[in-house]
Amino acid sequence: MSKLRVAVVGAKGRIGSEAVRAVEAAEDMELVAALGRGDRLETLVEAGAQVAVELTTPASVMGNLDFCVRHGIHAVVGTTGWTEDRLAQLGASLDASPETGVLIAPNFSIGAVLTMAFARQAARYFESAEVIELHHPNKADAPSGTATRTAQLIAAARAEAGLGSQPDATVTALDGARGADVDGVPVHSVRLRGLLAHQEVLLGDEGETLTIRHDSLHHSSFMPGVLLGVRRVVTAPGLTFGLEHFLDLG
Ligand SMILES: NC(=O)C1=CN([C@@H]2O[C@H](COP(=O)(O)OP(=O)(O)OC[C@H]3O[C@@H](n4cnc5c(N)ncnc54)[C@H](O)[C@@H]3O)[C@@H](O)[C@H]2O)C=CC1
Ligand SMILES: O=C(O)C1=N[C@H](C(=O)O)C[C@H](O)C1
Repeated sequence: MSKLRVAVVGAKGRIGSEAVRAVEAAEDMELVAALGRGDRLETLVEAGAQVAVELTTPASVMGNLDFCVRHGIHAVVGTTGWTEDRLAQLGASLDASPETGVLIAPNFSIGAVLTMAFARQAARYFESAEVIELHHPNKADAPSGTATRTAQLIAAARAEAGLGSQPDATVTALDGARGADVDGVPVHSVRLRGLLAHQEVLLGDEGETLTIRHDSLHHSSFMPGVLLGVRRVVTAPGLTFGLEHFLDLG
């Protein structure tokens, strides 16, 4: 069986360098290119890459994906910064290249994907819901892509269940004290030396609370998801948002 020809873009970064090692170690894959900042994207075509793993920055990701999609190279994307506008722009380029697949995974770790699924499931039963994400201090953006997605899923589940706005009588607060508002769900961001990537979803109702917590302790936690994404994206044309679509979550 021929091996999947895989490139990593952002290959010198924290997660990119881990992805390079994971692809090199995968028996069914061949690492054909490892691009850093300033490297020519044409290398992807010259190397015959079938799938590009995109792990760069919100400022770089759109240009890199535009190139991949125009050249029929499937992409597995972990980079954050996804807005409705950006998704629409990517959707338009995919319409012009209908056989190409792009997976955007706000989080590649199975525990984080399950946290999102559990939070979505639980949200309808609780009056209150808040998200706390905690990351290493070198992280460029806040809130994390995972926390934003989690809050959006909670908000959608609350709306579907007919829940209104959350109880909150606080009238005086220092700017930022109640976190960022993501579709009505407060999201709080902590940046702390010693941490990697962590999240708590707090749910509360009369007389009880439920806390769902996930901890990524090493970048290796993201690698099974990256490799699964690479294997699956080649047979999934169009845009897939969230690794859960490639997992049988029951
Ligand atoms: N979805 C997931 O499970 C995960 C997503 N991430 C996300 O991945 C992204 C990268 O995170 P880190 O590795 O921690 O950041 P990092 O700053 O360590 O790495 C980013 C790398 O991309 C390079 N880069 C920037 N523009 C480039 C371009 N145009 N072409 C090639 N390389 C380019 C930078 O020079 C740097 O080496 C962030 O958006 C982060 O939030 C990080 C971990 C897990
Ligand atoms: O920058 C990181 O480190 C991470 N970024 C992703 C995010 O913003 O959700 C995924 C994970 O939390 C690690």
